[in-house]
Amino acid sequence: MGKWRSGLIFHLGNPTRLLRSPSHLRFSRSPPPSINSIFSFKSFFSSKKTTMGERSSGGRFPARRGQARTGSRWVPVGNSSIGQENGGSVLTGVGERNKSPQSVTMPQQRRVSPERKVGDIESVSDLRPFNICRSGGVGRGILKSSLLELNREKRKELERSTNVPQCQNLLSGMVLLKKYLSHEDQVKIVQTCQKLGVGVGGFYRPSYRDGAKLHLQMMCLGKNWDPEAKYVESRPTDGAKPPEIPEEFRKLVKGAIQASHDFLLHQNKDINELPKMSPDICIVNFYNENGRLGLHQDRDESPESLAKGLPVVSFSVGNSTEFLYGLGRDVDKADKILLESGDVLIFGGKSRMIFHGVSTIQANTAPKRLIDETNLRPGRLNLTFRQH
Ligand SMILES: O=C(O)CCC(=O)C(=O)O
Ligand SMILES: [Fe+2]
Repeated sequence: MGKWRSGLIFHLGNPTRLLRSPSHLRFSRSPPPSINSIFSFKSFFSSKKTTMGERSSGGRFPARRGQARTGSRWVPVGNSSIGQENGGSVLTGVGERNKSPQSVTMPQQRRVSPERKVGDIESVSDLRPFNICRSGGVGRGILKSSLLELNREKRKELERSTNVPQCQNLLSGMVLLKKYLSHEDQVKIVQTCQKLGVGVGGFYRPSYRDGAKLHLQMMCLGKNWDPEAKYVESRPTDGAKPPEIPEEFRKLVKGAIQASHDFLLHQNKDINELPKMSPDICIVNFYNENGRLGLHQDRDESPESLAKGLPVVSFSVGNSTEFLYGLGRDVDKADKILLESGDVLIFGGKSRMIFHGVSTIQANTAPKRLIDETNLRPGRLNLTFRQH
């Protein structure tokens, strides 16, 4: 670890978590915003000392101003200050998961107990549908690529597949499957996420906020995750149970684990380095082109799941990203790989607690055909599957 791996290799991509520690700030291309500007929306968690070691929830559930979602409709709620800036907040976001235990005293905020009632939405900071496709979303605005473009894309895909390794065993228990997801799989993933987010209810979560701009949307499938409650059965924002993980997604996860085992066997490695798992949680993140996620560990799953090293399986779709991973939080010592659309990264076994993060999203790198067929907005979609 600690050294860059050479260029052409793989890519993985992922969501962006909070940028609070100096190492997180190092990801920024422009000067990072102050904590107040990052978290200037009203959070539904209390102030109190928030440890960097938590994924804090502060902007995880941004609400439409003055509106809340009940059932399938957005309705006005009494407290018009929802979503407005209050000069400070919680912070955090995925990137903030499990940071070091330094404490930061956050400005006074209102806490909402985990027992809050359905519809108790005035406590939510900002809540919007998860919307990753350009106007029209699923089923509209599909453009047909010209034959010439399709051939060019196919040629590029072929070049990539002959030039780069298809699989890589990065560390014990950590495998990268290059281009594992087919074009059709990726289209399905985008369309399904869009449908679930808009139709069933997803949430816009700023884990990183640059002035008024939000760079990360998130929704959960299976169970809801938030930094304080960790995993819960229903969304605190509207009391609804998150949608189940679609069967097609589960099949893709199963296939990816099997492909990793086949690869390990082929390399004369022990497949027990990478245990099997059956996902009951999926965190779906969409990074826009300014999105990033600080180095963190995923450790909110059950102690049994972590002890067994049940893997996190991560799908990347859309723009490529520079993905960092390492044994600690030090960005300078982290290894770096490129995650491209269709790549699957798996980390379990001895690598289950690896620190990882997303430093940059590379603009205009998503396959054109995917954008044409899905209307995916510029950015990167990442799905991480876990077993609680
Ligand atoms: O976007 C990615 O590749 C990583 C996402 C991630 O680490 C997470 O959701 O915990
Ligand atoms: Fe993570």
